Amino acid sequence: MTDVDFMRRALSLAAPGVGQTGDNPSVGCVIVAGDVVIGEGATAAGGRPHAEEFALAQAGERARGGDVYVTLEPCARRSTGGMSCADLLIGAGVARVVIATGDPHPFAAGVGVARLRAAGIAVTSGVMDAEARALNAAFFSRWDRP
Ligand SMILES: Nc1c(N[C@@H]2O[C@H](COP(=O)(O)O)[C@@H](O)[C@H]2O)[nH]c(=O)[nH]c1=O
Repeated sequence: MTDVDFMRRALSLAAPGVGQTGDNPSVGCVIVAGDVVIGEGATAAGGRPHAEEFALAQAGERARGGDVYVTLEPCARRSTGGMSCADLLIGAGVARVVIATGDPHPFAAGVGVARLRAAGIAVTSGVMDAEARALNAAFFSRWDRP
C-alpha cells in the first residue's frame, strides 16, 4: 500500500460529509501501523468532533509510532477551546503525518504543519492535493479569497 492508497481511503471517508459539516470542511483521517489500518474517522455532522479525534480514539495506544493520513492540515487551534488536532497527534506519539493539502483557515494556515515538525514528526504534504481541494471547494474558495 502506498501513500496515495491510504490518502484515497481518507478522501473516501470525508466525501459523504461534504455539505454536512457547517463552516468546517469535511476531513478524513486514517491511522496505519505497518500496513494495517488501526483507526479512521471523518469530521462529524455539524463540524465537530474532527476526523483526527475519531481516528485517534479508535487507534488508542497503538497510534504511537504510527503513520497518519489526513486530507487537511491538522488544526492548530480550536474555536471550542479544546486541544488542537496537531497537539493531539503530538501527544499520541505518531511518527509521520501525510497531508493532502494545507488549511487556509487562520486556526491552522501552516501553524499545524510547523508544530508537528517542531515536535519531531515527519510531515509529507501535497499527496492528492487537487482531489482534497476539489472535495471541499466551497471551503477553499471562501478562505483563499484575497
Ligand atoms: N474539520 C476539521 C478541521 N477543520 C479546521 O479546524 C479549525 C476549526 O476548528 P473548530 O472550530 O474548533 O472545529 C479550522 O482551521 C478548520 O479549517 N481540522 C482538522 O484538523 N480536522 C477536521 O476534521
